Amino acid sequence: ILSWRKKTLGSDEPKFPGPKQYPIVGRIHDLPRFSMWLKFKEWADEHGPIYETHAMDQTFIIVSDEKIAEELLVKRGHIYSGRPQIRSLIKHKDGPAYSALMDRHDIWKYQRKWAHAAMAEAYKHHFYGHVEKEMKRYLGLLLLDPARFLDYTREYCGRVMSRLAWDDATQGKKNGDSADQTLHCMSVSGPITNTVTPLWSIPSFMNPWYKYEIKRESEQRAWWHNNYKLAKHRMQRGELPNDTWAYRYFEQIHREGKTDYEQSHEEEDFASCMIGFVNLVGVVTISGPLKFFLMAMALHPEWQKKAQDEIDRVCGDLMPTMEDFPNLPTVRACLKETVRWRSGVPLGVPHQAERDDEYRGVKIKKNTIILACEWSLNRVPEKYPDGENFRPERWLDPSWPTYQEPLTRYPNFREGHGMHSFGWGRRTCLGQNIVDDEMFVFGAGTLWGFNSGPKICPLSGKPVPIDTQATNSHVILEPNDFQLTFKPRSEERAKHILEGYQSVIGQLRL
Ligand code: HEM
Repeated sequence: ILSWRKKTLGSDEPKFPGPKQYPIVGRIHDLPRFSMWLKFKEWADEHGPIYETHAMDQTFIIVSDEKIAEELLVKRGHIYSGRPQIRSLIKHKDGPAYSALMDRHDIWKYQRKWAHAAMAEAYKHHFYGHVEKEMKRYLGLLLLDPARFLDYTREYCGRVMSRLAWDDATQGKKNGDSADQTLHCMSVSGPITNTVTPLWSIPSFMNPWYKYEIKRESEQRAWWHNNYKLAKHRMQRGELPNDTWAYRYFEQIHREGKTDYEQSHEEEDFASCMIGFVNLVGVVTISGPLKFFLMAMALHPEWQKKAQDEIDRVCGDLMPTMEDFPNLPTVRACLKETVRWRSGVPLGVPHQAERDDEYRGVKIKKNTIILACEWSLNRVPEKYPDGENFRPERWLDPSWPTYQEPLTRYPNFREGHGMHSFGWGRRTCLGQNIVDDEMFVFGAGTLWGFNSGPKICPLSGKPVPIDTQATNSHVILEPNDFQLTFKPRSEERAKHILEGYQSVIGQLRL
């Protein structure tokens, strides 16, 4: 208490504004574990675009202004690009398992550079048509069993990533489940040890959270390693397709002199974690926004209709592909608006100060956590008027501040306004290219094939209500389950969907 008094009351050093702090706990007692971003937005409205708060002995600086975030996290990226310790994960700052959560050291640099190059190469070929093939499968399943649209949506994302990683789309579902468990463990809404951190000090032999995490992580790594070894055996037999990330890695070690691909266990573990993690992070990051997109379309029939008219004009009876991208701005606007309206990463991913610094006359200590709160950034009224509502026209109509020309190019997820959704500076997201392709093909494809709407309750005859803010509150989140109906837009369209499904089914691993 004395040290707290000295630190907070006794000091006359300039400080950022912020909510009143209490001894020891700071402000942890009234920070909700679920939808924490709402509280951060509330405090931003009260204390301004940069404010300070504490939880136990950790200092947080919460930023809700793009310019300030850029000044700190981009221009001073050499200071603010560390990652904080997530209490219930083990040694994630060292690696090699989770590159997004490592500190900035050689392992992180190597993995980031490698993943960036692999992603860029795949993007040049628009992911070799795998996104469209998986979409044809998805539409077929949606036609046959529409009630399971949420499962199929996540599986679509998992299958695309597993195909690209190891040529094994059958791992897609497991990929989604594994990502979900990992995200649970790293979120404030997850194990209580992430908030009541001293509980983590319970000796390991009687610490249930520690035991759980050891088991979860070792199972996940064994699964990644197994997929890696299976891919390697196929490489050795000349059967692994050259459009996989595993192939790219094996070819590289072959060039470096490992002509028979022999590696030590540690070397294999390193590579399998690197490929496994990129593969894993690409599942719920996309499936969350896609589920919200389906929700938004069902709740906004006027936008559903506008986008469908556009698709019919451009694509007729052919399922949309990436070639239609320039001609479908309304579809892209609905997707872009979904990610603004219901962020998949509403708190942003925390950055940590790697050394002491000073900003606007205020001292910022090493290890301070900086959060650029995406939920608040998406509601800055000057940039996003009527921010609480779903308004795709903000990307299509020149009278809105976020409009950009030409519409054959904007809006998209790789450039232009709203790129703060993908983070900052040296830690910026590596997935923007695949997000752009995968979300576009999905959005255009579902609208091309189906009319959707809220489920009608058979007893009351009224739409079953949807809570658009109910989520699992993970760092990267998905909405809680909700119900929709999907009807093929015509018999003819249903026939085309089935034909598309049949045309790819022989080429997919099921
Ligand atoms: C709409 C979908 C997505 C959103 C909104 C998103 C957002 C983010 C954000 C906010 C960060 C943290 C950046 C920072 O710390 O400043 C991040 C990091 C990252 N993202 Fe994404 N992401 C998405 C999809 C993906 C996909 C599909 C992949 C991979 C296939 C991916 C791979 C990564 C990686 C590897 C990092 C860690 C970068 C690092 O720490 O060096 N993301 N993403």
